[in-house]
Amino acid sequence: MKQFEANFDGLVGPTHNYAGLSFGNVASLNNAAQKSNPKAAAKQGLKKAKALADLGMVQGMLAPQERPDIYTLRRIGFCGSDAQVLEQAYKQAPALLNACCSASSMWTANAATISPSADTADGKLHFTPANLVDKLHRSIEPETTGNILKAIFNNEQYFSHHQHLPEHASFGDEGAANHTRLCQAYGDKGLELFVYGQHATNPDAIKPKRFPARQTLEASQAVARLHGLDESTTVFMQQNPDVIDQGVFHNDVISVGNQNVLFYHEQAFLNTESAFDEIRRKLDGDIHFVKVPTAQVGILDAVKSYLFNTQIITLPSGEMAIVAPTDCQENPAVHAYLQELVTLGTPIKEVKYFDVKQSMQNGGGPACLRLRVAMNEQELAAVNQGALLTDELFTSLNAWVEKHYRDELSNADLADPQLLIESRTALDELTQIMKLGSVYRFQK
Ligand SMILES: N=C(N)NCCC[C@H](NC(=O)CCC(=O)O)C(=O)O
Repeated sequence: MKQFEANFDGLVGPTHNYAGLSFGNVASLNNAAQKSNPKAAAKQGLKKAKALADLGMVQGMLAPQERPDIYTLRRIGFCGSDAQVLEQAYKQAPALLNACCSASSMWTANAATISPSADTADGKLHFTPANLVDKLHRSIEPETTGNILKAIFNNEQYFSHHQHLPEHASFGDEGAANHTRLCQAYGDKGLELFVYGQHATNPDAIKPKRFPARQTLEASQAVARLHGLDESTTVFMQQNPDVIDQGVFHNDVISVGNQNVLFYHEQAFLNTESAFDEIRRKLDGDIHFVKVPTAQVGILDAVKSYLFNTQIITLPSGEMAIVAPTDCQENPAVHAYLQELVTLGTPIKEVKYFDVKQSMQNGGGPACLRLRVAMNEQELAAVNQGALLTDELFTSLNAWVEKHYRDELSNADLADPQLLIESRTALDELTQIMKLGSVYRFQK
């Protein structure tokens, strides 16, 4: 049976804006209060997704969330009509309004952790939405994320959906951004590598001093238990706290894997050698650890360019390509490294650049924008086909963006009641285009 890895990209929502909401994420803080362009952001994302589909990759889309989140604003005491709720929040607590307007669900690497059927005890594909408790604006995503995933992977014979982990800092979970699956062929039993930032229950354990470690070991272990993963093919590894303190807020900002390749920065992890030995022991067959030395690319350049927030994909020819943001081309050290990388004799033979600057300005590169789902043919056939990116869906989604999205959004615009109406109208139409049914609260 044919096996492959599909990418489900997050469609950028109509309220995409820069609000400086993510302490520890340098781009988010540096671009706070810039004007955004939601229309350009959505089109950039769609263009990248379509290019991968055109390369022969299986490509899906995940719908954005309903924002402004009027329900959360009401839950924290704002009342009256929807317009009054927005106005009061804007006047009394603008930071809370910003949190309830973020289009952050576009970064679907944080939507969930996924274990393919070859790895799990019951032979089903498992999904656990990430609780994203470290950031207020992201902590309001998991319920709708779960609804969207259930609407797309809607077949109990193949797919098992779990509730997100308890909403407490002990279980801080950032989904696939802190999880990599290594394997030989996609359909083989793989090794699931969880990279955490701190131990929640051991106050003496080493952790970052300046910025938060969003993922805990306890959360990673809980996800591994829920998914029925085998201890003999699971590895937990700690991220280097010093790099978290330099802006590496997720592991996918400093390493990325695909099949039997782990591309990583020299300073990415703690106790690298012992963890790599464990990986060698637990993964059948060869493994290529492709190390980027600090002497060639420093941490600041890696964070600025998002060299590691790239997607490594296996093309239908069997060769691997690296999908990088154009920011990597613009950074001399990183560009020089990438030119050399394809000559080093690793499985990575090609670099493809994409402009995703609207997302990059909030700290989201190509890899943040996608959720990977390794599947076989039968499982793919069981997926809601309305979510798969065909030529037709691409055309419809571009026309939908053109019709509903603004080309400029400032912080003050977030209180505009018309933006709420526009967003709901757009999302209602989107659920029809993608055949999702009623996944949003305003539709219930
Ligand atoms: N690395 C991965 N997988 N994802 C990137 C997520 C970026 C996101 N930025 C934001 O949420 C910024 C929102 C703002 O400031 O307006 C975050 O920090 O959670």
